[in-house]
This record gives sequence, structure tokens and C-alpha cells, in this order.
Amino acid sequence: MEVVIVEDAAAGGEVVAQSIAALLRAAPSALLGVATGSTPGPVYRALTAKVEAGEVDVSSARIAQLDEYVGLPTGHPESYRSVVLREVVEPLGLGRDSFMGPDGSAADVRAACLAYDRALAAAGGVDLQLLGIGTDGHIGFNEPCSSLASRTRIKTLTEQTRVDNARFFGGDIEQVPRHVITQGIGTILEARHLVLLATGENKADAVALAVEGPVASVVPASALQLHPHATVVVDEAAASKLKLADYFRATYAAKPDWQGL
Ligand SMILES: N[C@@H]1[C@@H](O)[C@H](O)[C@@H](COP(=O)(O)O)O[C@@H]1O
Repeated sequence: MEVVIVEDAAAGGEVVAQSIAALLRAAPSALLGVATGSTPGPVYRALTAKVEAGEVDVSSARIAQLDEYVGLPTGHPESYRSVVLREVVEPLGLGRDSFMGPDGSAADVRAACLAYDRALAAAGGVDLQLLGIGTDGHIGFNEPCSSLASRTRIKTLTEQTRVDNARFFGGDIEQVPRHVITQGIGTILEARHLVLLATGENKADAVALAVEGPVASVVPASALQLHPHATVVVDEAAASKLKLADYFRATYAAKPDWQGL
């Protein structure tokens, strides 16, 4: 696992966008797994700026969703499908046919989960999966004690996650769905490159446990330690509880230019 410590969220967005741009120059039809929440916004804005500046052509890129609320009406502005279309697909100038995601309004949710895992495999698998981290250490919506081998499935949110996400629902926790579909941890680990971005002091404990704690399902993000190509990009605030922060800084400073993330 490589840990990259940057000054702030904007710098984190730039580092990750550079990595995505490099991937798309080498593999124009790469499948990008995207995350929602506040954290990845700087990545999408930095990537969009690169597209507008003519630095990278993303027109053949494909986008895959990580997770979804269950039961929101189709087209609800806070469904993750709506968020990904609004924050990623449209700004990058991609068509909806470039996008795939689980159907959170399906009558048969279990079938929708199986169908999504199959669709990801049929698409050749995710090339780069961008992840955020919950304050409880979740990735996607894999809450604590999710099986490290889990596949895309329905999960029940913790109270903490519903409180954290209430800001997207007018501050009303009752509006936050209790159930979600998420790529499983086993599914996520099949992506060829995992990039977890975390910013802000409220993520410092979760980051420290995920990076320097034992691999344990109680901290789902610690599963990144099992992946052969995992990158954790953190700003100074989110890195503030890492014991090995100086080592991570020195390693990144000495990184050969050609290597990329
Ligand atoms: N399902 C999403 C996660 O994918 C995201 O990583 C997390 C953190 O969100 P934020 O970046 O807003 O802190 O929130 C949600 O629970």
C-alpha cells in the first residue's frame, strides 16, 4: 500500500486526477469506478479541467458506480445514480451509455445485486476504483463487520452513517434510506487499482486504523492492505494520526517520476 500525504483536498484531487488521466491516455476505454460523497468532488473537478484544457481525451471512458441507496424513487436527486450522472458523467461530456450502476429501485434487489456483479465482470472489471472512507471505516457502503469476501449485496446502514449522510437530505435522518446496495469488499478488491481518498480531521481515526491497524472486517477499509495495488491519498488533517507519516512523506518524495501512483 502506498500512502500519499498532500497538503489539502484540492491537492489530493489533482494527484488522483493525474493518475486517472494517465490511465486513460494508456487505456482510453478504461472502466473507472467512482465514489460519491463530498470527498471525491475535487477529483472530478480536476479531471474535468484537464479535459477542458485538452490534456486528456475521456470520450471512450466508462464509468461504474460503487453503491446505491435502496428505495429512493427513480431520478431522486440524492440517488447515487443521479449524483454520478450530475458530478461525473455530465461534466466529463460522456453519454449515459458509458455509465453502469446497480438498480436501487428494482423490485428484486437481490437479483439487481447479482446482475451488477455480473455486469462488472462482463465489462472486463474495474481498472481504477476511487474510494472514500466513512468515519466508521466503511468503503462503499460496506459497514463494519462486512465480510472481506463479500459480493455486491444489500446492506443496512449504521446510525452513524445515516447521521453523516443526513446533510444530503436536508439534515433529516429520517429521509436517509436504511438500506443500500454496495459492491462487496471482495468485488472492490477485484479492481486493478484501488485509490482511497480521505480529507479532513474527521477521517483521521478511520485512516489510521485502515492503514496501520490489523486487517479486520470491523474496519472495512483495512481490506486495502490485501490488494497488490492500493493507494491511499490523504491530506494533512486526515493523515494526522498516522504513526508512519514521515516515512510515507519520504517515500513519496523519493518516488521516480515515471512510476505514477
Ligand atoms: N457510500 C458513501 C461512501 O462511498 C463514501 O466514501 C462515504 C464518505 O463520504 P464523504 O466523502 O462525504 O465523507 O459516504 C458514503 O457513505
